[in-house]
Amino acid sequence: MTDLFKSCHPASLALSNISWAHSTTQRPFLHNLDLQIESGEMLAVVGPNGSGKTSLLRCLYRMNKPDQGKVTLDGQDIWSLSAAQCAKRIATVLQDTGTVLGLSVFEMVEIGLTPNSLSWKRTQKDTLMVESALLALDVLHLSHRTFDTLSGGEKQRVMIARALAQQPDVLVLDEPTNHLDIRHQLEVLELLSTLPCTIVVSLHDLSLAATYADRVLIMQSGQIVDCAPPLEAFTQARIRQVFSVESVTHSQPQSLRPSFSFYLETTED
Ligand SMILES: Nc1ncnc2c1ncn2[C@@H]1O[C@H](COP(=O)(O)OP(=O)(O)OP(=O)(O)O)[C@@H](O)[C@H]1O
Repeated sequence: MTDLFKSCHPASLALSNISWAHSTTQRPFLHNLDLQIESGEMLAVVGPNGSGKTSLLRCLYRMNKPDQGKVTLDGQDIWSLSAAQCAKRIATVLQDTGTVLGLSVFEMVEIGLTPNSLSWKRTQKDTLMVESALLALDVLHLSHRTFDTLSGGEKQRVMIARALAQQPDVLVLDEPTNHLDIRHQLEVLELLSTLPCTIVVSLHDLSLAATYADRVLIMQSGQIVDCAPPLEAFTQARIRQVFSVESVTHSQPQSLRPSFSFYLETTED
């Protein structure tokens, strides 16, 4: 794993007063957002459905162009970089992989090398990089399978392997634990938390966010309502305000990080 990431240089990201509107509407959905993400930090983005997690992530990896304000990577405006320059430094794992027409798992991950090193001829180093990434995600045994024939969880792990093979300075993942069984959810987040790059990951599971993230960013209606270490951010009052549920906080025996169970408030007749 150390070898796999030896060419990473964790980068900082910042949003300065950004606003962004959907192309179909005039009104900004993300409104005057400010955020500083430190290099090497693992930031979890949480919030209810439709709160703007994906919209925010898309601003970070140069997909949504802000109508106002700036997104900077190590101080440089990402819109002053070309898409290819950006792809060399920021890797993404997105929600929809689509169909990829006959590529093998190995070939899918090999695509991750493209921004950096893959030339017309595969080198031994390229092969090693792809195999290390596949091994790290526990999918090396699927190398020769056709990607389209994999299960949802297997596909997801292959897409994460592809992003690792890219050796990014920043890794942005949109709900990467979807489709994964419990053990693989934990393994993937454990792995992400050890990577020598900056990680921004959206998650629906608040306990996973609290266990692995350095800070959690809580979104509601296109606004950042808090961005703080998990114990500070996940108060019962905040969870009630943002998610409209009651919660009980437990302390995990090993990490002493919080984990949660939830219930709906019952109303008396
Ligand atoms: N083209 C569009 N025009 C208008 N509204 C849109 C458009 N695309 C998305 N939206 C709305 O923007 C809001 C934010 O969407 P976004 O995908 O960022 O939320 P999210 O927090 O990632 O949601 P989820 O948890 O469901 O994945 C949603 O209410 C969505 O319906």
